[in-house]
Amino acid sequence: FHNLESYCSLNFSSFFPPECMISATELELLMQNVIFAHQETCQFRQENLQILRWETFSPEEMQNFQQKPMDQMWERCVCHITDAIQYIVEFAKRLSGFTDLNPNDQIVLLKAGAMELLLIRMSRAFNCFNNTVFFEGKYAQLELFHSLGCTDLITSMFDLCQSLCALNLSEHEMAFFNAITLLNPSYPWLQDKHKVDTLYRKIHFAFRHLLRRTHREFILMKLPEKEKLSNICQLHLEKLNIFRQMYPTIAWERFPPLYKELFISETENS
Ligand SMILES: N#Cc1cc2c(cc1C(F)(C(F)(F)F)C(F)(F)F)CC[C@H]1N(C(=O)[C@H]3CC[C@H](C(=O)O)CC3)CC[C@@]21S(=O)(=O)c1ccc(F)cc1
Repeated sequence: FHNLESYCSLNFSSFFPPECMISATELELLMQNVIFAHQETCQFRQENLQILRWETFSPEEMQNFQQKPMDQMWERCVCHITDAIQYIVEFAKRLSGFTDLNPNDQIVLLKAGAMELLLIRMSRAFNCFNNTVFFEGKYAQLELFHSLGCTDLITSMFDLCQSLCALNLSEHEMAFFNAITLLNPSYPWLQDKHKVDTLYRKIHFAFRHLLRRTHREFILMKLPEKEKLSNICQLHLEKLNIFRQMYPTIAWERFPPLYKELFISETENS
């Protein structure tokens, strides 16, 4: 009856133009693909983050971080963000259909979406009860990052994590939210927008199917809006530029190539 049920509860024609009709079996396979792509490419397992969630840094350890020079703290965080982004790239590559997209479009989607997916994944490593985030083995308060000199950016990241935690997203919902955030067909530089849009619609349809099955459709209206994520990403680029003006050679000499490729525009690279 499972197939029959999924046929009955799905009104294909209203949502799908012919080219992206999918069968109930294909729908199940697509759902599994998105969920496995997420589960296999998270840097930290949910259960380990849970076990450690009350392990916070001592005041001495906090002070030790706060007294690090700005460039040293930035360099450490940039290394963490670069590691985390490699997992995001792996997530994208495992999403069925992503590697079939135009190679240029794959880069455009990752350049635009990597930081957004990172912020969504960061909420998995966030303890909303004491406003701490997993960092270098324990959970850290916002103040620990003082020496980065971008407390407004970090505050908005923590606020985003709080709003995501309030939704109590399951790993499955997190997987789909990341997939639809990555496959955003409205990016201006896409060469084959239609192909991205078709894949986006299929995955969004599968997401709604999952939410319908679990009676969680309401979260669709409560997920953070696109501009909230992109505002934080914009602020990140501003803070990065300020840092680079203060330490012009660091970004060149000590930032990993992947970070530079994603966040430092080509014009400056030339
Ligand atoms: N350099 C850095 C930088 C690095 C990171 C973030 C932000 C910045 C900047 F916002 C900065 F520095 F200003 F705060 C920056 F630079 F981007 F602007 C947010 C995502 C974080 N992050 C994670 O939360 C991962 C995401 C994936 C997840 C998983 O897959 O399981 C594990 C946890 C990876 C990099 C990391 S971090 O851990 O260095 C970190 C840094 C500051 C902070 F307040 C909390 C965390």
